[in-house]
Amino acid sequence: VVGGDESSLGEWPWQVSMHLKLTTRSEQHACGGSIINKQWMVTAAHCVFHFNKPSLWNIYGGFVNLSELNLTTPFFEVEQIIIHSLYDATDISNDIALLKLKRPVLSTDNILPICLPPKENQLVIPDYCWVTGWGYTEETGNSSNFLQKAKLPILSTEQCQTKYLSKKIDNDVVCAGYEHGTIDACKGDSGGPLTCQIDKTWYLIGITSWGEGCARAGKPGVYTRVSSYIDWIHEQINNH
Ligand SMILES: COC(=O)c1cc(NC(=O)c2cccc(O)c2C)c2cc(C(=N)N)ccc2c1
Repeated sequence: VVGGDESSLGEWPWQVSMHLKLTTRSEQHACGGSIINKQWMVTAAHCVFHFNKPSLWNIYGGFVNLSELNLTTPFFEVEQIIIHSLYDATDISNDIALLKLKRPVLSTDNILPICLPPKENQLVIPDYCWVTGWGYTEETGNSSNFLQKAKLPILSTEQCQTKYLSKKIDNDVVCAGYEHGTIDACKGDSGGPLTCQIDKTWYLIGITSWGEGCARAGKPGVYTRVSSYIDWIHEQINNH
């Protein structure tokens, strides 16, 4: 996250860090994700598309400081990776994937699930929501050790389309960002949550997907609109 602030423990208890195992003894944060129930988490398809073997991933939750993780820190293993069958890397459409964890999350793990929104646009999305992650803090920077948070204004689909004239911006994505840029998600935040508090309940409204650079003026962040995939999510969870 560019232009964000440090989060405190327990502020975003659904946020997980997805570590990719590069060799038998080295791994690194690659993407964010959100826990949606005891055994399932949601992330971006582009995070796992080229790394779709479950044994490649270690999932860490219930912490904010990446540098406190070490080889004795407990993690969740991945049982199954389900990438949306209509994910298209060329226009980054349907950028959503589900990961089934090998063991259920226990309340002692300091992890709590985020609520899924109802399908289609039944909820009134507030003017501002929050993006969180350990991604780059500058476009040409590197990941943050501390979980970052940033409050961002939500754009309408029409407004967002005017910012990306050469791209297809439809109702399966939601855009967020200031006209002047400055604050935005970035590489490494991918797969993480865009969450909104509606009537005292936090909902997973978006999944960090892409944007032209990071925090550039007139180039808002683009997020997978979770409410467009509720039937798909329930179908996968009930059938796997
Ligand atoms: C794997 O995820 C991404 O590649 C990747 C690349 C991006 N955009 C880039 O153009 C970029 C940013 C930093 C370094 C870089 O090389 C690029 C191409 C992203 C931009 C945003 C956002 N602005 N909300 C969010 C996630 C991004 C994930």
